[in-house]
Amino acid sequence: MAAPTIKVVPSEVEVSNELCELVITSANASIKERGIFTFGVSGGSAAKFLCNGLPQASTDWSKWRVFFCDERLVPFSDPECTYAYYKTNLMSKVPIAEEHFFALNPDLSVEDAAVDYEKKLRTVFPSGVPRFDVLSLGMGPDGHTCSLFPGHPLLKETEKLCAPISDSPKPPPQRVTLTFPVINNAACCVFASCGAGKADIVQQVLEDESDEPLPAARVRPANGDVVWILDKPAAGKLQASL
Ligand SMILES: O=C1O[C@H](COP(=O)(O)O)[C@@H](O)[C@H](O)[C@H]1O
Repeated sequence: MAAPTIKVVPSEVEVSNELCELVITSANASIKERGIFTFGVSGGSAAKFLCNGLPQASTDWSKWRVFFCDERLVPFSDPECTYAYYKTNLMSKVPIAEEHFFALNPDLSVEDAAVDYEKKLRTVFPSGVPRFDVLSLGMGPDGHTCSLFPGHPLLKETEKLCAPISDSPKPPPQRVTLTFPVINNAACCVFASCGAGKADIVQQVLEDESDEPLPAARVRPANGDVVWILDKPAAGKLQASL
């Protein structure tokens, strides 16, 4: 298991540029090698970073298959809906087919929505544990990633590929998330974090060797890479950046 690669760049714009460049380079390499690019996207600031740069990508969008690392179980019309954000800020700007951007069904119960989403995953990854080419991850100020929160029993999930959560400490409470077996089977997990408000948690995740690691610190693909793209304020408390 390789140690995380940490890239520190001056500003948020450059974080977005680095992230998009990594994704596009990986997409075009995967498409060349295997004719498909499998990609997991997150909400929050990561969505903003991706939507700033991806619309300009030179790539074969028909080969992209995009899933959510996590999604909130809210109607498409709700401002908290991550799918709606991507629809407005990415899908409307690039020629990606709607059926290749896999939305959560908000009309189901959270348990059924997770089962349904796992079936959608199986249309692209028919067997075994899915191996995504890239998962674009965010990290909250408590160290959560996807909808995997500190101390939550879902950190120990080993059977499900997608799990429901109905007691998310960050609203909205109902969500569906990829689980660690899937996350840690990816070829590349890339975090992008900005701002001084993330400096403490970035330091904890990257430099603390706790017996009970925070969720973001548990992202360590067995046969893949972890990349952290940080702006200077977010990296401000890392020993390595001093
Ligand atoms: O609720 C969520 O939060 C995390 C972190 O968001 P950020 O805005 O602090 O970067 C995000 O990665 C996740 O997808 C989302 O559902």
